Amino acid sequence: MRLPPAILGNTEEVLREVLRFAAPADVTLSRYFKDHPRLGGRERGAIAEAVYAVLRNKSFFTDFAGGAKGSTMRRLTLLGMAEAIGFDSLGGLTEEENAFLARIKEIDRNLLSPKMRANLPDWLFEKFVAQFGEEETMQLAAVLNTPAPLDLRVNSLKASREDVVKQLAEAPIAAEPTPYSALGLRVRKKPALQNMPLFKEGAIEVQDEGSQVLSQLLGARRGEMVVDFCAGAGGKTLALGAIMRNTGRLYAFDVSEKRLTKLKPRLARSGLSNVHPVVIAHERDVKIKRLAGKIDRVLVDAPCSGLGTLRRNPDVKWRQQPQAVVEMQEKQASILDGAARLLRSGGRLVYATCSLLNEENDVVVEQFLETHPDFQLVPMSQVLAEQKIPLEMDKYLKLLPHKHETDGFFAAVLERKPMKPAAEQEEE
Ligand SMILES: C[S@@+](CC[C@H](N)C(=O)[O-])C[C@H]1O[C@@H](n2cnc3c(N)ncnc32)[C@H](O)[C@@H]1O
Repeated sequence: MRLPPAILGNTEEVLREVLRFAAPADVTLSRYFKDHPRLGGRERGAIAEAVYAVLRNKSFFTDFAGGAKGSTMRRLTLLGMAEAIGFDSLGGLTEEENAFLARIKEIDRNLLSPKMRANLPDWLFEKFVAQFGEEETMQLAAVLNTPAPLDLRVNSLKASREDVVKQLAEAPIAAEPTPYSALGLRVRKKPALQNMPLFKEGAIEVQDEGSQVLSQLLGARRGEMVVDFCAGAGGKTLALGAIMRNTGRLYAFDVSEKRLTKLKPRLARSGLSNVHPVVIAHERDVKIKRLAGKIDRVLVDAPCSGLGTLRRNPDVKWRQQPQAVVEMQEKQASILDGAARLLRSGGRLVYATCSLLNEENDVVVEQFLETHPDFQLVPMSQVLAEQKIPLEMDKYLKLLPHKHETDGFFAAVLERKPMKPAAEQEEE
């Protein structure tokens, strides 16, 4: 595909803005497109892909774009666009620019240093190497630096996975069943789903397979009282509501009214009427206290560094700082403590993040168990067997992009120990 050379100017303009890292890349891109309504769908797609390519390859590209005569930003733009749409699809370049791209094309990237090839900031590369070892870090980084496929979740209240595959095929959109979520479908291209009847009628939602699995781990049943503590725009709330077959009561808590507002149209499409969105001020809000000890299941999809979602949000690795991870860990512990108070004895909680770092995952859970003797860990192997999810795990769920083709996710299942009968307590 040949694109008008003018879009290189647009790409450079928005790239400069994105690389200031003052806002998430998708927000900056949406704002730019809103301000430039003349750009068509094809151009917007290419600009966005070029910007994301620069974010994914920033270490390597910055090294090669610097030093030479002329603008570094222009050369970064050329590298991003060449990566996104192919070296041969770029028209209107100077001889010097063509020569620059030809030189880059010849580079064998396997010969670069591991850190440069991983395209991660130093602190993160070091953390990953300490946690996974260098060989696995390289496999992980390679996959984190590629775009994610599009995963869909079928709303079982409205359709079966087979129905949806057939209807998508008519579009024609090829979709394959995901291996771990029985309601998931994977689409390799990025079709515009928003206008499809399947989407408008609530039969499908866009959701990474890993997120679908997290919702299933909670084991919510018909008629139960369930809380989605950090519901956000409700991706997992919708999945939980369908698992509960639209019965019982499902509270969707969040501190962000804006995010919960985004849940409303999704709820309307989904056909769910058991969901009750509640804005809370913080994890100790009185609204939560009123429900203490009464809830059967709680999902804590905690705010986190988001480092498991780099395939979709490659800017996160450059925007995130080690100090923020430390602060995040404190917040996570506080939210987990607040949410745990909701559970009745014998009730279960899933603590989950989309982070790959132990500090936000195992460490938070282990500290919680040390300070909450009335809770016990339910091994993930047991939970996966109960939910018939074909994954091999030990204590925790650890989904890894290079192994499971999902975003990076962590989950642990915690149970409030069942209360002993009064007679037994007296004997002790
Ligand atoms: C990982 S996101 C949730 C994503 C959502 N569960 C989904 O599946 O789409 C974390 C959410 O936690 C919310 N949050 C942050 N601090 C919180 C707190 N103290 N109590 C409850 N929610 C909080 C954020 O507003 C954010 O929406």
